[in-house]
Amino acid sequence: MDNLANAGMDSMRRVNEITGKQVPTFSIDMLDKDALRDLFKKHKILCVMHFAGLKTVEESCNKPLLYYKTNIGATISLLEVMKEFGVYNMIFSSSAAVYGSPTYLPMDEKHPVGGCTNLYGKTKYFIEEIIKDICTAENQSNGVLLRYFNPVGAHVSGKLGEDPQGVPSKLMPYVSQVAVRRLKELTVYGDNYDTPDGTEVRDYIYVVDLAQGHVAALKYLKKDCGCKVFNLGTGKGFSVIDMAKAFETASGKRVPYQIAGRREGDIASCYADASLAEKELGWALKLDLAKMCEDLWHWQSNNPTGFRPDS
Ligand SMILES: CC(=O)N[C@H]1[C@@H](OP(=O)(O)OP(=O)(O)OC[C@H]2O[C@@H](n3ccc(=O)[nH]c3=O)[C@H](O)[C@@H]2O)O[C@H](CO)[C@H](O)[C@@H]1O
Repeated sequence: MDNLANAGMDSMRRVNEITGKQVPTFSIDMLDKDALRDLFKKHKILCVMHFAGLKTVEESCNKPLLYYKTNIGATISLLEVMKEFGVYNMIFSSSAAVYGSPTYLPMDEKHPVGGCTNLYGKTKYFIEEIIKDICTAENQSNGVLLRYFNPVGAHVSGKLGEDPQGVPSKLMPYVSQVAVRRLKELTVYGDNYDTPDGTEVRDYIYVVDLAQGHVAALKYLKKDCGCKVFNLGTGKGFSVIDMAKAFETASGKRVPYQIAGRREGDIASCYADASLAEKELGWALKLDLAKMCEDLWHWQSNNPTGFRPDS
């Protein structure tokens, strides 16, 4: 939990720097209920936005106990403490991974869930079920479950971006590190899928649009909504090669790649029908693929070695 807490602390410090505001920031182990209680005692909390969790697909399959304990154990502690303090509203960062292999595309919220292809996705699915059950059993409880597709990009200031520890497992941090010459070339996991160019297709959503989805969800929660689920995606699918090319255009740098075998647990295509969020949350996408690549490059070129100058 240390790394997780520190990463969160670093991010919040940077948010405070950029915005000039002072969002109170605490390092807290979510399994430590006394630390959580202190936080709830100190502040009048009306709603919890729950982002905390481990999120590497491959690691999740190798370390099931760590993922169950961190993601699910911490959520249960948090929900228990919320209840003790009479806090009944939660916005949860869930994932398209709860859908598993699509039976139809684009996927709307009615698409079957639970057939997850990896353990990370399973933890998100189980947490969704826990929150749904609480909302069913307790009238005053409300939950908004936001199923993220693939968040990409960085803050427009170039000061806040994704800085994975070690070699990135996610596509776009990897691509941007190749462009900045920190990594040699991209490995594309498979080019023989049933997709237009044979490489996998995903729905990449600009991280600032994603953040706005949470603001919209917060306003929506005031309406005593019970438990509601929304996809946050763009409805458009882009392949791995599309993304590498779009990043080359935005950065003016080459992104060389080699084709390798398929990655375990991956699926060919995944993209959202996000019309429900538009209709009910009043949420609208503002930024496109070119802009997400531009802002990611702005951050990566300003921070070629991330936030750790000696790494
Ligand atoms: C299907 C699924 O579980 N999706 C979840 C997973 O996204 P993904 O596994 O879709 O995200 P990713 O960034 O790891 O991969 C995106 C695409 O790039 C490909 N790729 C990635 C890295 C690389 O070095 N080379 C390469 O070719 C990969 O095969 C995939 O087609 O995790 C995310 C967490 O942030 C979200 O929760 C997604 O919902």
